Amino acid sequence: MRPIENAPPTASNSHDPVVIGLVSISDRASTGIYPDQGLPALQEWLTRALKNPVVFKPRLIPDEQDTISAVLIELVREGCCLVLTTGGTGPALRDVTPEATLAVAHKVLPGFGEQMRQISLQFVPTAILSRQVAVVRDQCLIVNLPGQPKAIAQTLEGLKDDTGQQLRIPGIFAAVPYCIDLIGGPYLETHPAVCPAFRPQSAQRPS
Ligand SMILES: Nc1ncnc2c1ncn2[C@@H]1O[C@H](COP(=O)(O)OP(=O)(O)OP(=O)(O)O)[C@@H](O)[C@H]1O
Ligand SMILES: Nc1nc2c(c(=O)[nH]1)N[C@H]1C(S)=C(S)[C@@H](COP(=O)(O)O)O[C@H]1N2
Repeated sequence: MRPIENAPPTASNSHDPVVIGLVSISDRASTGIYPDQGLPALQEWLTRALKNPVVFKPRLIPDEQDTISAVLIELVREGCCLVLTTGGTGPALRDVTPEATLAVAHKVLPGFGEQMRQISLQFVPTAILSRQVAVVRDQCLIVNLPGQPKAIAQTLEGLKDDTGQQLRIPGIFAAVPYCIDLIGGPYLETHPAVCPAFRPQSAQRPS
């Protein structure tokens, strides 16, 4: 998958441009045993959720700790304010995404993993096996998501009823724009029907 500039016709100059890294970590998808569904699912959800024009930097790599850390460092150097990974967060011997992420962390944000597990437990009891972490490196937020492609939207968006109404637990993405404000990144704006962004009043830009 090549980097794709996503500037939908509705995105105006008033929205900050953003660069987002997408990392799909899968032994089998990276060697062609099955087609990768992680990168398309990440890109599709972010395109639906964000009003900003986005340049995506996609990477498909195997479950190798040093490779994962090196790719994360490279994406931060290339100016990403956000990097989302998918895959390799379980307890299997080859699952090392959290270790690779923590190895490049300047700060750890435990709330993201806690909330992801709360959300995922509403879908599958095995969510207790997930070890996702979120960290800050320089001016970039890095968040691990589960490997199941359908779990990407579930964790980012949270629980909704059949009419699309948000239920008890908001998705983790609700906290991402304000986190990126706090680390000095661009001002992310979301479509509220997909995922409202939570910011204190004092941090909100006049529309
Ligand atoms: N990139 C992907 N594309 C499509 N399906 C995936 C992908 N990653 C994971 N899955 C699916 O989600 C399941 C759980 O993901 P997990 O990250 O634990 O993968 P895995 O079992 O370690 O295998 P692999 O690393 O070879 O994808 C996988 O068994 C597979 O069915
Ligand atoms: N929303 C959601 N979260 C989920 C799952 C899922 O199917 N849906 N699978 C769980 C399972 S079975 C595992 S082992 C962990 C880690 O998955 P990973 O190794 O694919 O990252 O995520 C969990 N989180």
